[in-house]
Amino acid sequence: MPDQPAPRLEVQSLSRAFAGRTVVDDVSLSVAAGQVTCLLGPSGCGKSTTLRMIAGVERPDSGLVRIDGQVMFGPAVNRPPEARGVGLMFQDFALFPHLTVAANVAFGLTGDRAAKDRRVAELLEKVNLTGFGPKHPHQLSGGEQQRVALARALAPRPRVMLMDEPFSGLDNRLRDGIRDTTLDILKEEGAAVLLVTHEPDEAMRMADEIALMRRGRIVQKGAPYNVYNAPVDRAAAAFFSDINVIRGTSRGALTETPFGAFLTPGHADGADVEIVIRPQHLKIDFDRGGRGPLPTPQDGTAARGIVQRARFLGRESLVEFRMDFDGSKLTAAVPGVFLPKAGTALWLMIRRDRCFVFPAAGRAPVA
Ligand SMILES: Nc1ncnc2c1ncn2[C@@H]1O[C@H](COP(=O)(O)OP(=O)(O)OP(=O)(O)O)[C@@H](O)[C@H]1O
Repeated sequence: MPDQPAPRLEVQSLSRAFAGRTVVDDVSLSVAAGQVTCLLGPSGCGKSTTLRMIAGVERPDSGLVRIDGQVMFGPAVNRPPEARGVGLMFQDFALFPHLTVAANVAFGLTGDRAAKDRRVAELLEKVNLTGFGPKHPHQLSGGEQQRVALARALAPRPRVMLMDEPFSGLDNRLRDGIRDTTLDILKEEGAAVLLVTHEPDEAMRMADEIALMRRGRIVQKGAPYNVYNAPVDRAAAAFFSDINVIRGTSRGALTETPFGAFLTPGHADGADVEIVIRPQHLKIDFDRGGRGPLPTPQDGTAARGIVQRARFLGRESLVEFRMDFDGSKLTAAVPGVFLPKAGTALWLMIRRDRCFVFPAAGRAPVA
């Protein structure tokens, strides 16, 4: 095994309470140089407070912050923000309005004039704003201002970049392009990046690692693929997409449902379980004179549903069903155009390799 590089940013057991209410609870994470970690969670879960403590603008009640092995916050240590070597970029990235673009980018730079000019020119080229140096912020579009803010934050070559919802002020149409450009630049510059967002799509697009946060705690950490495909609980699954839930009772490590039996090892006899499936993993088949497809080991038994509504969303179609077996609603997402009429009978199957089983009692709160 090759040696893992030492993490550039290390956070251990960081906690903070406001007026007796814990808002960040024992948060630990580490980010290597050149890696992007997204702190993802619903509004109010403590993401910004975590970031602010790492930046040094909010004092933790306890915990440890290290950058390149140096303690920034810990017992008897609390280095000021400017001594931490971190770059900051917030939603409200406010450029200095009276300074030119070049002066904004040069703001945090020290050293001789020629070196500063070189670094400013290099960054403006990276953010695709060569020639914009003499302009003032009000002459720039929102997207251009955002790129200047990125150049300004990166100019002093911070070891760690802390970004709090940096794209949320931007027009939807611009956002994806700017996210991709930003990611390319962050990777080139090689800082360890911790990016706060409440948008799963943004985290999936940007992150090497996602740290999913809920009520002050990190509930799951992993590569986007793993967090999406192996959620720790129902709420973690539901944070990334709509979900369908089928309920049942585990007996002898099996749970019988109208979709056939599911393996539910590890659940006690008589324990209620929830089988969770994302809409894109429901399989749809046609009605064959009142019968559905034959059962298979991969997909179990088909159950009949009646189409309530079908909508085309661009990349996929969303079809809502009312199930014959108990009148419950299930939603399937089908790639491309699939718009059966309301009232059509179709058969649904559940891919056994794509569903998640959770204890029913483990239903976690949303935030
Ligand atoms: N200075 C403060 N004084 C009192 N309460 C605070 C303070 N700062 C944050 N909080 C509270 O701590 C909780 C976590 O806030 P925080 O901003 O860290 O959440 P967040 O996950 O970043 O949410 P959002 O995405 O909405 O900014 C919130 O309930 C907030 O009201």
